[in-house]
Amino acid sequence: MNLPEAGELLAKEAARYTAMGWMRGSSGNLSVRLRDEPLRLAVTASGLDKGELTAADVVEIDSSGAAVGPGVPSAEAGLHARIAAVSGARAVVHVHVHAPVLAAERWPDGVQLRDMEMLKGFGRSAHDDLVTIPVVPNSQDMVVLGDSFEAGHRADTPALIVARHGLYVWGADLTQARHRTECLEWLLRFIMAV
Ligand SMILES: CSCCC(=O)C(=O)COP(=O)(O)O
Ligand SMILES: [Zn+2]
Repeated sequence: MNLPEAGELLAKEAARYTAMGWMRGSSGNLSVRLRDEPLRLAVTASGLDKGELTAADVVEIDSSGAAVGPGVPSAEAGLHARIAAVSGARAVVHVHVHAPVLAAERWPDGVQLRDMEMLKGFGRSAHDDLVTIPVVPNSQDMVVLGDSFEAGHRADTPALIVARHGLYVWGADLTQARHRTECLEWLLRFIMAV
């Protein structure tokens, strides 16, 4: 995939999340992998209304999250790059939804999910697994956040809650990452309600 193609996909996907109320204000950011060696991602540009992005509102970044082309990448580009490098993900989604942040307040050591059909949509079995979604403290330093993510990373759990901030979910492409995000948000809303 080249940068303009990635820009089209990211703008369309960001508009969809915004319509769901998951990218309020200028919150949230998305990335897709452009190249494996060396790692290159296309990430949404920083500070924009994510419901109004155009294909040009993306920035190519390297494995540290630094821009390798024009534009200002998301302030969280470094965490996208770290997640992609460690997990092998080809798409990373970051949304500011309420349920994960509330769940992290209640369970700061990790949010446990089990016996729920929707776990299948998150890539896990419905009844045999105990799934723990890692929670890490927020930081403005993406290396600190990346280290916290990597310390708790499990290949079968493609999500991370950043306390008092938001949710990261990843997958093989933007569609899989969105499906996982939608299912996980549903699960987290459920456990906060029961
Ligand atoms: C009001 S959102 C604060 C920044 C943030 O957490 C976010 O997700 C958006 O940052 P970006 O630099 O990607 O626009
Ligand atoms: Zn954020």
